[in-house]
Amino acid sequence: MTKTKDAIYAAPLQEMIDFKFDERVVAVFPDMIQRSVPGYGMIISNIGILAGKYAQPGSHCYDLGCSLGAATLAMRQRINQPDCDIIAVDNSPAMIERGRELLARDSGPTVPVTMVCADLQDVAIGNASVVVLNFTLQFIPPAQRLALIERIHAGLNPGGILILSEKIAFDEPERQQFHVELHHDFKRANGYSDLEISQKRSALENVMIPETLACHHERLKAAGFSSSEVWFQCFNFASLVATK
Ligand SMILES: Nc1ncnc2c1ncn2[C@@H]1O[C@H](C[S@+](CC[C@H]([NH3+])C(=O)[O-])CC(=O)[O-])[C@@H](O)[C@H]1O
Ligand SMILES: O=C(O)C(=O)Cc1ccccc1
Repeated sequence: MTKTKDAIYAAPLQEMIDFKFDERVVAVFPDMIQRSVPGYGMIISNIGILAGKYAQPGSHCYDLGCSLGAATLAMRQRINQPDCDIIAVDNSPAMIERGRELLARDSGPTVPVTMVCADLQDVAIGNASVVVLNFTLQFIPPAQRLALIERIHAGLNPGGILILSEKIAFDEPERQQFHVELHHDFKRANGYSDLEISQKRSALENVMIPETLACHHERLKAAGFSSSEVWFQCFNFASLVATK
C-alpha cells in the first residue's frame, strides 16, 4: 500500500486549531505516525509478540484508541488461543471507517475482530487478557486517567497485561530539552520542516498531555497492577507493560 504523505502543517496557518483525528488526518495517518513516533513500527510488531504470549483462551483483547487498527492487526497475526477475540475501539468515525476497510483486506488469521466507534470510557472491559493503550492515554484528560486504569485493571483476568505506550515528559528541564530536541531532529530527518514541527506542536498543546514515567508507574501501582516495566524507550516515547 502506498502511503499518502502528511503535509497538514506544511503551509503557514492563520489560526491554530486544536489537533483532531478527522478525515484529513486519517488520509495521511500511517505516514504521519511513522515519521513522528520513533520506533512506532517496532512497537506495533512487539505488541503482537506480547499478545501472542499473554492472550488467554476464551478471553477478550482490547485495543483502546485503535486508530486504523495497526496494533489490532499485529495482535491478530500472533494470537494462537481458542475462542479469543479482539475489540478495537476509537471515537473518530473517520478512523473506524478506514480501519474497517483495512481490516476487511487482512487475510489469513481467523481471530475475530470487532471495530467499535465509541468513546473508550463508555466501553465495558471484562474477561480481558491483553489491553492495549498505544499512544491513547495521552489524549484522555489527566483527571480521568486513574479511573480508566482502575477500570482496565478490574476488567483484566489474573495474569493479564496492559500495554501502555505514551509520549513522556521529564521533570528536569535539561532532560526534557534533550529528549524534545532529539525528537525534533528525528522528525526533521524524516522530512518535516521546522514550520511543520512547530505548528503541529502548537495544535497538540491543549489536546495531548504527556506525563513522566514516574507518574505512569505510580498510577499503575495505585490502580492495583503488581508490576510495570518499560520494555521500549526512544527519546521521549516509551512503552510499558503492566501485569495484574
Ligand atoms: N476518548 C476516546 N475514546 C476512543 N478513542 C479515543 C479517545 N480519545 C482519543 N482517541 C483515539 O486515540 C487515537 C490516538 S492515536 C493511536 C494510535 C494507534 N493506537 C496505533 O497503534 O496506531 C495516537 C497518536 O496519533 O499519537 C486516535 O485515533 C483518537 O481518535
Ligand atoms: O507528532 C508528534 O509530535 C507527536 O508527538 C506524535 C503524534 C503522532 C500522530 C498524531 C499526534 C501526535
